[in-house]
Amino acid sequence: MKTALTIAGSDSGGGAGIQADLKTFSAHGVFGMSVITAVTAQNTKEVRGVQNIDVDIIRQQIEAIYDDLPVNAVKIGMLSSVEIIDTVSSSLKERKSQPIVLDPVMISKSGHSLLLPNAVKALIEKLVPLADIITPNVPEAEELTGIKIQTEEDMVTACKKICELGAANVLLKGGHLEGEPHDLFFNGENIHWFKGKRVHTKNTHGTGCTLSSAIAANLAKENDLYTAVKKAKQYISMAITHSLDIGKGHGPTHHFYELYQKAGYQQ
Ligand SMILES: Nc1ncnc2c1ncn2[C@@H]1O[C@H](COP(=O)(O)OP(=O)(O)O)[C@@H](O)[C@H]1O
Ligand SMILES: Cc1ncc(COP(=O)(O)O)c(N)n1
Repeated sequence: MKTALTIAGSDSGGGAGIQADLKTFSAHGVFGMSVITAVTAQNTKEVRGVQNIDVDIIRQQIEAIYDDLPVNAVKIGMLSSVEIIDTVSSSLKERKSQPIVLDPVMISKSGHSLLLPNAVKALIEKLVPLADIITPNVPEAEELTGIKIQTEEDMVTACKKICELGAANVLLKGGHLEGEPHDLFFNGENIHWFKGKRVHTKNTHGTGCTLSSAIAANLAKENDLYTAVKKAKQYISMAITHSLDIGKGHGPTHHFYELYQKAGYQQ
């Protein structure tokens, strides 16, 4: 069985973070492992509190996994401080052999900051060069590049700038723009649009986490990067189509394997 590791924050509400990642791995038939970087007290409406995990135990979690278990792909999510970014980057650098998907989580859908403002520079310098692909949403790409993104042309300009920062590949997600949710893939040379159809729902908590961990799961299963993104886009479209109307805020995506089999999702 193939395996994937998520290095991210815990969402007590179960819709985003580590919980969404592990559900996504399972739905892909991939064995999931986790390194928890922060515990959030969170539900579909709000983030009430964040406790960062001590960097020593973050390092120990990574070492405990790599000293014993195979890791076929890694997904990185919420790393909120410079110290945590430094720790994860240096631990992974010693071990890197498998593909890394970086979701540069900055703000929750409910509007809470999940990355300290002074940590953006560390993320660019220490994590972007390690990653095989980075998956920012529009506000995150604006923060990384300083470019205001309002149109698809702006997305192309921002993607190119993110590659200049050292990213090998970029998937700039278009969910935050008006109109259909098209995502732009740029490999440093060519662009490709992964087109979506907007599902009119407020239940989009954890969509970015789900997409990035679906890419990691598909990479763990030895798909090439383009195919892994294509399948992940198919998966997230379905997970939003069947998202759950639970909680009073943004409900979570849906991860049940049988549902996807019925809908014809090709793993
Ligand atoms: N309402 C929607 N209907 C269909 N796909 C969507 C919708 N909202 C977002 N997506 C897709 O979900 C994925 C996550 O996108 P986005 O919401 O932009 O990121 P994030 O969750 O990081 O803010 C992208 O592939 C995006 O195109
Ligand atoms: C622990 C954690 N990681 C990531 C997100 C982002 O997800 P979203 O943008 O859907 O709120 C989150 N809310 N919580």
